[in-house]
Amino acid sequence: MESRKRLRNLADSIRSLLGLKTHLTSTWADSVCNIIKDLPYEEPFNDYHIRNLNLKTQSFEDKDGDDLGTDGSMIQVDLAALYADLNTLNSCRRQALNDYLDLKGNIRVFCRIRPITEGEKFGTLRPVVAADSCNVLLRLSESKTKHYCFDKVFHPHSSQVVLVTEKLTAEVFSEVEPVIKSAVDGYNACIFAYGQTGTGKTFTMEGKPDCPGIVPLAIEALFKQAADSCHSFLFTFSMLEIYMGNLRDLLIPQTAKSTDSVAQCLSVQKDPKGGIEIDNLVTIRVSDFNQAKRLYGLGSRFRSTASTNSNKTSSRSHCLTRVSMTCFDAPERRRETNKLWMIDLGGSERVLKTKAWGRRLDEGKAINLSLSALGDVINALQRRKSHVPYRNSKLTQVLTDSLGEDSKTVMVVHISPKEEDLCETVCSLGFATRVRSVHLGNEDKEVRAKKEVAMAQLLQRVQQLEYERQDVRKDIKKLKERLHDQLTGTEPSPRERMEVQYLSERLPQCKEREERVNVDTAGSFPAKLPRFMRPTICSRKKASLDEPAAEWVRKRSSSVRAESVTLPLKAISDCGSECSISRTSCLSFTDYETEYCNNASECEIKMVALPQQKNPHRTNKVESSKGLLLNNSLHDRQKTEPANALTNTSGRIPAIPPSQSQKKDRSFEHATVRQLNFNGMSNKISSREEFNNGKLEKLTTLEKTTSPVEDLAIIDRMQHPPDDAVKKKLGSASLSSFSVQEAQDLQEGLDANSSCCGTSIDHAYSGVIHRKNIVMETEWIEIDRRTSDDGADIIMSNDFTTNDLECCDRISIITNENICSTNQNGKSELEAEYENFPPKESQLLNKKTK
Ligand SMILES: Nc1ncnc2c1ncn2[C@@H]1O[C@H](COP(=O)(O)OP(=O)(O)OP(=O)(O)O)[C@@H](O)[C@H]1O
Repeated sequence: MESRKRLRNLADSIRSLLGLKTHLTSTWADSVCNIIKDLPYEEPFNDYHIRNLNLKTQSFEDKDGDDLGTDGSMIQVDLAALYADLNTLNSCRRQALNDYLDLKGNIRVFCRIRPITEGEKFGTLRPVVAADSCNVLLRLSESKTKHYCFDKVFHPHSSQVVLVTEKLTAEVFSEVEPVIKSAVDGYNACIFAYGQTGTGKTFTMEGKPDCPGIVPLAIEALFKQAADSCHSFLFTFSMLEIYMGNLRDLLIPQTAKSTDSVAQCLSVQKDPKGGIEIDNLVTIRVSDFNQAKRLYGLGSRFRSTASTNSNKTSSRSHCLTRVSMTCFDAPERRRETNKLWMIDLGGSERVLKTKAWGRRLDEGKAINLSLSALGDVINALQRRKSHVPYRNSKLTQVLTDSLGEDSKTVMVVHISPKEEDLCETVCSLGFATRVRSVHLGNEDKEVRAKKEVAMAQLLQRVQQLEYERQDVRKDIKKLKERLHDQLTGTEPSPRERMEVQYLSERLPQCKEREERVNVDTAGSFPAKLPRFMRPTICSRKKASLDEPAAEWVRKRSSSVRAESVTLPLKAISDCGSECSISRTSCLSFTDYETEYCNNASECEIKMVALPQQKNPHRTNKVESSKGLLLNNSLHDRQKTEPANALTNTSGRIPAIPPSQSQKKDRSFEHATVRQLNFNGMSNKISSREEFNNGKLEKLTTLEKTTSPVEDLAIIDRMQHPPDDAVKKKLGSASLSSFSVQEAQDLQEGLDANSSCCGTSIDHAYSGVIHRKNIVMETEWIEIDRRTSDDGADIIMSNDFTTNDLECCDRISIITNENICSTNQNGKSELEAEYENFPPKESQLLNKKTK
C-alpha cells in the first residue's frame, strides 16, 4: 500500500519535473522505478551522508522481505548507524569545545619562564621570578614584589615534550591544542610567541629535533584531526616574515638585495567582506605532515637573524607560518576555508640596553613598533571597542581577519628569570596583562572558581567524547573490513563474527546516545551552569546549534573562502599531480621536484618533474661521462650578471674517483669543499674548482653510481676547517646544486634548465625545493641566513642532520659573493666565522638550532 502511494508520488514528481501535460500512467512510473532500482550502486561507502541514512531506513523496512536481509546489506546498515553516531559525537565535541573556549576567553595568555642556562649559572645573577600554575611573582626589590595572573604559567623546568606513562606528551603544546581543534572546526586562529629577545620564543615555536615546538606539533595535530574527522580537507602552507615593516615570502628564494622587486611585491589585500589575502604569497598545497614540516624547515632557514648583544642568533623579524584548510563537505564548520597562524614574534628589546646601532637599531625599533600595535589591537578587541586599529602595522593588517571575536588566539609570553632582565620582564608581563586583563580581569574569586569548575567539566566532556569517537571509528574500520571481505568473498573468521555480533549489540546504544544528545541540544547547555556562564546566542550561533545560525554561517563562509583553484600542471601532468594556485601563486608540494625558475609563472615559479625511477641504461652512460658542467640561472637579472662564478667554466680538470679506502680516510676530507661534496656523494660526481688566472674554474665529472646515503654520512662527520685556498675561493664563489639524476639528464641532452639549478643564493633555495628537499653541504658550513649591515642577505652556511641524509638526492653548495660583505671590524663575515674553526661541538649545536 505504502509503496503504491510512493509510486504515485513519484509519477507526479516526474510529471511536474518534465512539465508534461498528460497524466503519466502507474505502469510507466513502475517501469521507471524498476530502472532506478536496478541501477548499479557505485559510490564508495565512506561517510555518514544522508544517502546512508536513507539506505538504513530502507534496509530496515526491507528486512522483513526476502532478498535484502543479506549480510552485506546488514553491514551497510550498521555502518550507516555508526557514521550517524560519529557525526553526533563530532557535533557534541565541537559544541563542548566551543563552550569551553567561550568560558576560557577567545584570547588566552600563557607565560613561559626560560630556564637559567649553563653560562648564566656562574654569574652574579639570581632568579627574580617565582611561579605557580597560574601566577607569576616578580621580586622588584628586597621588599617589593609584583603579582601577575595568567591562564597558565610554564615553569623553567616545563619541558617541551615529556614522557608520561611511556607516552610522549607535549606540556606546552597540550595547552595550545584546543585552539588546533577549533581550527579544524573552521575557526581562524593565531598562536603568538611574544617576549624579550633571547627568552625562548623560537625555542617554543620551532623547538629542536628532539623536542619539537608548537609549530610542528600543531601541524601534525591538524593533519591527524583532519584525518580522524569524516571530511576531506585541503591544506596549504605559506610562510612569511615581516622585516622592517615589509612582508617577505620565506618560501621563495630570498634575493640578495632587499631592494630587489621580488622582495617587495607582497602586499596585503582586503576583500569587501573583510577577508585578508596576501598578494603573491606562495601557497603550497601539502598533503601530509612531513611535507609541511619540511617546508617549515626551509622557510625558517631564510628567516632574518643576526647576532646581537642579547642573543647570538636573534630573530630580526616576525615570522608568520600559515596553514590554511578548506573543507567543502562540512557545512557545520565555521568557515569553508580558515587559517591557522603561528607567529614567532621578533624579540622586544630596550635599545639602550642592547646598544644596537645602524641596521640592528632600525630592526629593533620596527619590531617594537609593531608589537605595540599588536598590543593595541588585542586590547581594543578585549575592550570590545568600535574601532580596532588594525591598520597601524603590517603585522596587524595581515592578521585582520584572524584576530577578533570570531577567532581564537593564544599568546605565549616569554620571560627571562635573570635579575638583569627585570625591566624587560616587567614590560613583557605588563604587555601580557594588558592583552589579557579585560576579559577575566575584574572577576571576583567566587565567580572565577565556578568558572574553573565549569571549564573542568567541559574539558572532561570533550575528552570523553574524544574517546567515544575513537571507539566508533575503530568499529567503523572493522565493519568496513568485514564489508570488504563480503564483497571479495572472504569467509569471516570466528573472531570477526564475534566482533560483528558485538557491534550489532552496540548499535542500539548509539541510537540511544543520538536521542539523548538531541534532547540535550534542544535545551540550554550546559544545564547546570549559572546563567552568566551559559553560551550566549552568539556563541550558540558560532557552535551551529541553531539551524538559522548554521544557515547564516554558510552564507558568511562564502565570503571568507580563499581564492584557490587547482590546476593540472603541464610539466607534471604525467605523474597525475596538481598545482594549486592561490591568487597569483601557489605551488603544489608533492613528491615531485619543484624548482623556481625565471621563465615559469607570473611569480617566476617553475615546476619540474624529474623521473622518479632511474632508467637503468643511464648508469652506463654516466660511467663513461666526463667533464660535465651544470649551470643554470633562475632570473633574467641573474642571467645578465657576470658575477656568478659558475659561468667561469672554461677549465676542465679530470676528476679522479677516490678509492674505497680514500673514502674512509679522514685525511681525504681535507680536500676542497666541492671536491669533498661530490666525492662524498658516493663517487657519482667528482668536482674540482681551481683558481686559474684569478678566475674560479669548475669541473664536474660523473663517475660511478653507488648508494649515496652511506657515503654522504662521511660528510656529516667532517669537522675540519677549510684550507686557505678554499677560504680564498669562497670569497667570490657561487652556488651549485644538482642531483645525479639531473646530471644524467643533462648528459643525455635533456632540458638543462630543469635539470640543475644554482648560481646564487636564490638557486640555493631551488636546490632545497626538490624531491627530498634537502640542501646539503659540508659540515663546517652551516646555514645561517643573516642580513648584513648593507642590506645584503647572507647565507653563511647550511646544516643538516643524519636523518636528512637518508632522503637526500641532491647536493647544493652555497658560497656566495655576498658572504664577502664586511662586518664592523672590516673583516668579511665569513672570515670572522672561520676564525672560530675548528668549531667546537657546542657551537655547532647552537647554530644548528637556528
Ligand atoms: N625553555 C627552554 N629550555 C631550554 N633552552 C631554552 C629554553 N628557552 C630558550 N632556550 C635557549 O635560549 C636560547 C635563546 O632562545 P631563542 O633563540 O628561542 O630566543 P628568542 O626569544 O627567539 O630570541 P630572539 O627574539 O632574539 O630571536 C636558545 O639557545 C635556546 O635554546
